[in-house]
Amino acid sequence: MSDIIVLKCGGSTIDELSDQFFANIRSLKQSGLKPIIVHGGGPAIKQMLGKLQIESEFVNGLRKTTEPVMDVVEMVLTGTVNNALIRKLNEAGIQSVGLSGSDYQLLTAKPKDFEQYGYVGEITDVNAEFLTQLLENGIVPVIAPIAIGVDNTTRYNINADTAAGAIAKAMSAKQLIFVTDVPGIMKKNKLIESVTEQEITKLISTGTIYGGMLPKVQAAIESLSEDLQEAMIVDGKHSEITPDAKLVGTVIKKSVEVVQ
Ligand SMILES: Nc1ncnc2c1ncn2[C@@H]1O[C@H](COP(=O)(O)OP(=O)(O)O)[C@@H](O)[C@H]1O
Ligand SMILES: CC(=O)N[C@@H](CCC(=O)OP(=O)(O)O)C(=O)O
Repeated sequence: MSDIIVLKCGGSTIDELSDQFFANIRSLKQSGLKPIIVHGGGPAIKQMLGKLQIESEFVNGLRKTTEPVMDVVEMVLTGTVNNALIRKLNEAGIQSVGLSGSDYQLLTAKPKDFEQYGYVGEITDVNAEFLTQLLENGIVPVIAPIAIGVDNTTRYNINADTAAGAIAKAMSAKQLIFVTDVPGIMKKNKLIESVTEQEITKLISTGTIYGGMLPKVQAAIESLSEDLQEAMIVDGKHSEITPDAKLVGTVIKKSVEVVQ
């Protein structure tokens, strides 16, 4: 089993992550784990689009991405958000490198459905070899969820949860943690501590899971494999992601198949 742990830091919580959060990443590294950070930045994108008076809308939880929206998404994610995270990691003494998924064909994508979503991509490939090289050199990759088309020119906007799930799968990670602004999946104000794919389908159909939680659970389910038996959703402000911590949040597991 690999020592790779993928942490997805949601834009909802990035600005509020404590110094302790970054110190904890250092202790993950010191314990021999190899963290990869994938970040979002939805609120920062929204703010910049507002300033520039560029319209955008969400379709099924994904930002419909026109060319001007793509310019802003790329600028905010690879510029503002990625650099801010790298500075925090550097301050905590963690060697890290900020990357756009379009660097070195880290994430390759094709259009999801151009008519419906514009430049929203569906990941077709992850450059696992390049990420492995970074990890082997003790470097923490910090990845903005932008992908490049096979034409090496077209940029795609990828939901950060989806990107984190695809990276965790391609790297055979042993842990995938979505760090967000809620304690996990909530139902009637109570935390659901553990959930299976089957139960998730139900929670979506009853409207308990909606909006920004949708890509998280979908990415979690798609990433589960022999290597990655479960994914976790935790609150960024109150979670201590340390090597031996028993995390509080929602664990997402594969449905157990009942043999008749
Ligand atoms: N059942 C649920 N439990 C908790 N949060 C939910 C649920 N369904 C939808 N959400 C929404 O999902 C949000 C988290 O997703 P999002 O805002 O995209 O965060 P991030 O930027 O961390 O990806 C929560 O703030 C909440 O509004
Ligand atoms: C296609 C799509 O929706 N892309 C997202 C990318 C950022 C993201 O996912 O940020 P959070 O993790 O903070 O939600 C967007 O444009 O907002």
